[in-house]
Amino acid sequence: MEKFTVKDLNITYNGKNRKKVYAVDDISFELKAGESLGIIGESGSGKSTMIHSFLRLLPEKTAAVTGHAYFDDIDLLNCGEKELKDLRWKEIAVVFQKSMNSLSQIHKIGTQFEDIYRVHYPKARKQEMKEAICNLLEIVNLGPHVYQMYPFELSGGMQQRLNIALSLMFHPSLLIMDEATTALDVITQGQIMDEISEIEKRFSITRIMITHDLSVVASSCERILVIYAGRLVEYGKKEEILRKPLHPYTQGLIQSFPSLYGKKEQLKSIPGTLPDLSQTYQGCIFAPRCRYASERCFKIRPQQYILEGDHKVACHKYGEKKDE
Ligand SMILES: Nc1ncnc2c1ncn2[C@@H]1O[C@H](COP(=O)(O)OP(=O)(O)OP(=O)(O)O)[C@@H](O)[C@H]1O
Repeated sequence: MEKFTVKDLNITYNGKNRKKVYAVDDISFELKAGESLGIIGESGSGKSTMIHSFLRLLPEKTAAVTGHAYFDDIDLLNCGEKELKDLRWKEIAVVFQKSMNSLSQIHKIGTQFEDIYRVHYPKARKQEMKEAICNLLEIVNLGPHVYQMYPFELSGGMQQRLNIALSLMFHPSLLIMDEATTALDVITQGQIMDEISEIEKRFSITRIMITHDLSVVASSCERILVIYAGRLVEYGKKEEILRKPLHPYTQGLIQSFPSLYGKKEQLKSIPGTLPDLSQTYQGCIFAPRCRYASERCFKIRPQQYILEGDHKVACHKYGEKKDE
């Protein structure tokens, strides 16, 4: 894959009482091969909905998806089932926070990994397979003895590491991680992310990850997408966003985490709560919580202003600067 392009993505759920929930509202961004993206935003802002849509994993009856997610020129949202099936796992791999039940409890781990390995390499020799699998186990900090074990003999965190290992088995072009390392201790998480970053460089893997841990984004992602109530508020290079966040929401989000750069400062939370996504809003959806909001912000939805490079921000403040 050379690039992954999300264009005009809109997702609504048909909630209870036939009320529509606007979970993802007009999101577009592009990633080149080998880039890594961290998606951040409060709980309920549409992060999981968005990335699940890329693999068409949303409930068909309740979720309505429009727009495009191009894996090169294949539109994952609109291509045929067969085309999507061919890409899953080998080209696009996904790990969820609770992927713990994906392995059978009654078969040895090594045997299950071998069976999966053979799906794409049917002629692989036993020794070659074992080496490749032990290598994978090592990447996620598990010793070769795990080969002979059953999943139920491992802790939850160790099982999650197996799932991460499985996702890397075929060196996918696109790796999607939804809170995949949240259940792990900080040291293991750090080691695994370091290894993943290494493999990504070697095989030019593009990674999209959701995490609530900004330090993981800071240490392992090149780009950041900030979403609020289903809308893109800011997108750009990690250094730009973490050192000089432009959108008041991004500023608030970063101030609510312990300092990553510079001097230690008191943590601040963002007053107010996420809006009701079953309502439609005329202006900027963040305006009711924004300390800089003016009358215009409540009336007109800000467009996404592109500043330096491809740094995007959806805030009237930056439109005014451009108009000056
Ligand atoms: N199956 C569903 N039916 C109706 N509404 C849903 C459904 N799944 C999610 N939603 C709504 O869509 C919105 C976005 O949810 P989503 O899980 O994508 O957010 P998130 O940012 O991933 O949250 P978290 O960080 O807590 O995982 C929320 O308002 C949620 O209530």
